[in-house]
Amino acid sequence: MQHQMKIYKNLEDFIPLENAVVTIGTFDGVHVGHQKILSTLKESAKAIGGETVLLTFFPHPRMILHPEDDSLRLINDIEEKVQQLADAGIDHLIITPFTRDFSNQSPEEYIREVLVDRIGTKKIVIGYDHRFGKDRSGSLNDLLGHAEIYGYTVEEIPEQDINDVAVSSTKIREALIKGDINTANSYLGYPFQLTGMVIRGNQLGRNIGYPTANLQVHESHKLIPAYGIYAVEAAIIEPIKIKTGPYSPNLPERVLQGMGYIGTRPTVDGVGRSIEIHLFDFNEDIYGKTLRVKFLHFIRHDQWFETMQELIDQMAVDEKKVRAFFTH
Ligand SMILES: Cc1cc2nc3c(=O)[nH]c(=O)nc-3n(C[C@H](O)[C@H](O)[C@H](O)COP(=O)(O)O)c2cc1C
Ligand SMILES: Nc1ncnc2c1ncn2[C@@H]1O[C@H](COP(=O)(O)OP(=O)(O)O)[C@@H](O)[C@H]1O
Repeated sequence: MQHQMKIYKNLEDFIPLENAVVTIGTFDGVHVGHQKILSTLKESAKAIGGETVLLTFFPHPRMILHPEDDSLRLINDIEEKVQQLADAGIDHLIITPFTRDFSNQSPEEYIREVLVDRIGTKKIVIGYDHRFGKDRSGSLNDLLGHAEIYGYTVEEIPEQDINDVAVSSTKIREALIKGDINTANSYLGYPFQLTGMVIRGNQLGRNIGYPTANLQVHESHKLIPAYGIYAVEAAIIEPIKIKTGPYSPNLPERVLQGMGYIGTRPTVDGVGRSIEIHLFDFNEDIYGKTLRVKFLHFIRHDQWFETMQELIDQMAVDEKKVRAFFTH
């Protein structure tokens, strides 16, 4: 039988396990560095016949603790993250709202009430620099200090692995900002994605022979790659409802190829940012649908053209390049 992950929208929804092997974190991107940690977690669980639990927070703690700071940019949204954690083979995913109350627990309260009583932690797999509890005052030492009385063990993730995670996250962000999709994707271990709803534009696309689905990205704090044209794969998906219960990934029936545009449309008006997808060999009304777009290859930067005709000619060149990318 295929592995199935269970989701808990709240800590209160969780029924303590006999043998929980737990890690905690944001895991933004669920990239190769995270994936390595997750495989350690799985091995640990296997060794003691336990089940893996990942405790994560949504919205991101920084948004609650520093609402004035709007600079946070996420590599994946919560729906994408859920899918990737399911793919990574996690048994139980707890997505708990990071409220002020939650963040005000003392380290000891958090260990006792959350990790031990609520989750049933027998083993905790955690980075040397992990902080928790009020004012981030709890550390690995607190976890170690309470291990015996509460009957769990602690496995420290090597510093090198924690550094690899940080390096990968930084490299992914830098690469995406430059439009270097190949580098970003190799650190991610899967193609970077944007998920959003198809909204109406000014209906110009169809008249120039290139209808484009305009994407309103679900996550307002999502990191958007460099302006430019990309080879993409897109799928129409059912918007995922994150709710307590078994997670069933929605596997799209059709994967469509196409070209993605991110830019200000300098040739048209040059104001605001548009994310548009022209799908090849496709002609359906998909307004209001949810599109998941995978970015595979960078083609060129956004450009201003003197006339609309020059832009159309360039789009034909782009199409040739993108189609060639898919056939080679
Ligand atoms: C492959 C592709 C490349 C594009 N390149 C440019 C560009 O270099 N400069 C620009 O101003 N707009 C560019 N656009 C955006 C078009 O201006 C836009 O798709 C067109 O105005 C239709 O907009 P609409 O879907 O809102 O009707 C590009 C769009 C696509 C799909
Ligand atoms: N090949 C295609 N690629 C993208 N969208 C298409 C395609 N064929 C039809 N459509 C539909 O047409 C819309 C885009 O047409 P367009 O004239 O560019 O209008 P808008 O400015 O509202 O995006 C899409 O949102 C979608 O519903």
